[in-house]
Amino acid sequence: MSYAKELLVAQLAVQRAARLTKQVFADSAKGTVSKSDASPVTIGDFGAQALIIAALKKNFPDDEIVAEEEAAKLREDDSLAEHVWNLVKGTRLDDEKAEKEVLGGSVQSKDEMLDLIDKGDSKGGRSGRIWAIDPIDGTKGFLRGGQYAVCLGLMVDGDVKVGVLGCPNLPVDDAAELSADIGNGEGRGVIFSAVQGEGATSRPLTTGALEEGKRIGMKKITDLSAASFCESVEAGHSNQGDAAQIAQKLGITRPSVRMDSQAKYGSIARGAGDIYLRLPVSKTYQEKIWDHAAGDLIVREAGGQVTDVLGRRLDFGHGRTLAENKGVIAAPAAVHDQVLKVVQEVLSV
Ligand SMILES: Nc1ncnc2c1ncn2[C@@H]1O[C@H](COP(=O)(O)O)[C@@H](O)[C@H]1OP(=O)(O)O
Ligand SMILES: [Mg+2]
Repeated sequence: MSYAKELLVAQLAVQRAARLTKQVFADSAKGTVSKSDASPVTIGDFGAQALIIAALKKNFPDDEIVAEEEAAKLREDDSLAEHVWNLVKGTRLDDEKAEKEVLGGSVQSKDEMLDLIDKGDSKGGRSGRIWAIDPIDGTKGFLRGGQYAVCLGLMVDGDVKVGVLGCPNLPVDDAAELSADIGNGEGRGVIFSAVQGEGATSRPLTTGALEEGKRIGMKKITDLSAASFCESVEAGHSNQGDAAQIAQKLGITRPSVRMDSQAKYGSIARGAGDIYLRLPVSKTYQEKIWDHAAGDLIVREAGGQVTDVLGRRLDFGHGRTLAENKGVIAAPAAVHDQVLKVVQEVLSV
């Protein structure tokens, strides 16, 4: 089974949505809709979700979609909806042909936009074709002016087949040192992609699918003490104390790099950093499939292994959440077992 069309549509949809998020990012208020929340939302989240779903519905009308946002807030507040609509109708690819022939052109009206946003309400599950969308992953990073990602994955019968991550604030250069710093914005914007069994690639976000991607691979490390870690900026998302103990037991001396969003998966997949740990803080939090689907495939296709802290593969067929998993360990396949063992010692699991 070839997923060439799915990959092309996914890359162009992410490229166009990322373009919308960049406009919001450039604004000093960052389009904030709700700030105090544990899960902040911006107008960019709604706009990017609408644009991605528009492209998917045009090309794959029967596929189901699991997406993070819903339009209820916009339906209650017309000036907010108008604001999002202005962004959505004004965002196109430079390539007119791709915009029209692949993505199916613009959304026709504000009402259509609201309906599209609400088409991301699938319950997920173990059968059929289901897309998972996080329009802005790492919203807290986005609001801080840091890293974020536009994320899209296709699952077929619960297995991730296509994954695309648009990271507007990561360096284009795959060889750049691991850092969450966005500098002055020059040379930034990369899109990572993978198709199951076909490897993982990166290319500049601005050229998207119009340019051949470059193969990426995880760093081949044999000595774990030389490894570098990346983890969440938010202490509430991953236990940084446990991570420090794990690093110490592995003999790692470099400080961990803290970065928001699935940009962490993309970074280690291209060998900028080696290990991504997400260690449960709360006993009750269930990870969401849209926060991991694309990253999981990209890392595995780049030569990595991804499991939870109990060593189980992430189960994307369970529904909208990874209810059957706890935490995430992403590392080069050759050393994953070693890392898992130490994680289990420290967490006593
Ligand atoms: N308690 C939690 N544990 C783990 N992840 C969380 C928790 N609360 C929120 N998140 C999610 O972590 C993701 C960002 O992760 P990272 O720290 O790697 O940037 C967001 O999608 C966020 O969801 P939400 O969008 O609902 O805020
Ligand atoms: Mg997210």
